[in-house]
Amino acid sequence: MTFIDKLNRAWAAQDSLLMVGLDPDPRRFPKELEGRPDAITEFCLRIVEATAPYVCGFKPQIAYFSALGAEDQLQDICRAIRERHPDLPIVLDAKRGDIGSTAEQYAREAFERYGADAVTVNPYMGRDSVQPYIDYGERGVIILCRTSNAGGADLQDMRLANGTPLYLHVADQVARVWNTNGQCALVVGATFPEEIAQVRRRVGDMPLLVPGIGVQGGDIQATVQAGRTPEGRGMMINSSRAILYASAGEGWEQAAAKTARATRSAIRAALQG
Ligand SMILES: O=c1ccn([C@@H]2O[C@H](COP(=O)(O)O)[C@@H](O)[C@H]2O)c(=O)[nH]1
Repeated sequence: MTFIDKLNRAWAAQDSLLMVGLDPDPRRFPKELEGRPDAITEFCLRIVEATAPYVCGFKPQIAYFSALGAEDQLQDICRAIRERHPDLPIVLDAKRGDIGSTAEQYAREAFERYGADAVTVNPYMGRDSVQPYIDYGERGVIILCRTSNAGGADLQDMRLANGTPLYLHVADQVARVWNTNGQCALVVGATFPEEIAQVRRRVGDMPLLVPGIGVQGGDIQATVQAGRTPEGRGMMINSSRAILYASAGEGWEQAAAKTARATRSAIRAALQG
């Protein structure tokens, strides 16, 4: 099944546009996991089990694993998600970008080593740097467009000679030229709802990965209004730290579940509004 089919099914079956990000920081783990060699795997999988009823997928952030030399734990986590929740897509947030021969290795890492359904990719090096991911056909390729950080404006808001901002040129290129297999999506931050609306106008019902609610302060109502498709879908709205670290005390899994459920409800309410 393609990434896009899996995502469409997850949106419908889970009635959720919420994606939970897996950004494990052992300094913030509950005391009961202290000193355990498998703490990262245990933390992430308990978060997965607690939040799975409320989400359309999971987004592990590779930096949190590789910084700690915990790639094997990431592999185990991805394998466990595929086994226990085969209908929930895994988006590996890696934001790689390199020449084609190196990009081939990054694509193998994402899709073969970790078995991700989709991966985030940096478009700065152009189409040939993205092609190795596109060549996987059924897997998703999620391209940075207007990122959630303020500094994204430094380059992404720059105007081309015809007045189009660079991020919209990226959206146009992906929608009209790069998306030959129909497997592309775009990253647009929840912290910039006007930009989400601009992108949505240009890319039809292409899925958007939307980080930036929760700790980064993006407004759920504005985000949903700007990015929803007419069917009330079209977005993977990511929240990581606000859910992972809802509590570090006893009941931390329940606190994560409660925050995930409340976030899904807020997204649903925004879809009605
Ligand atoms: O523009 C972007 C692209 C990716 N991210 C990633 O999403 C999560 C956000 O975490 P929160 O704790 O919910 O703020 C994190 O993994 C980022 O690397 C992003 O924030 N903005």
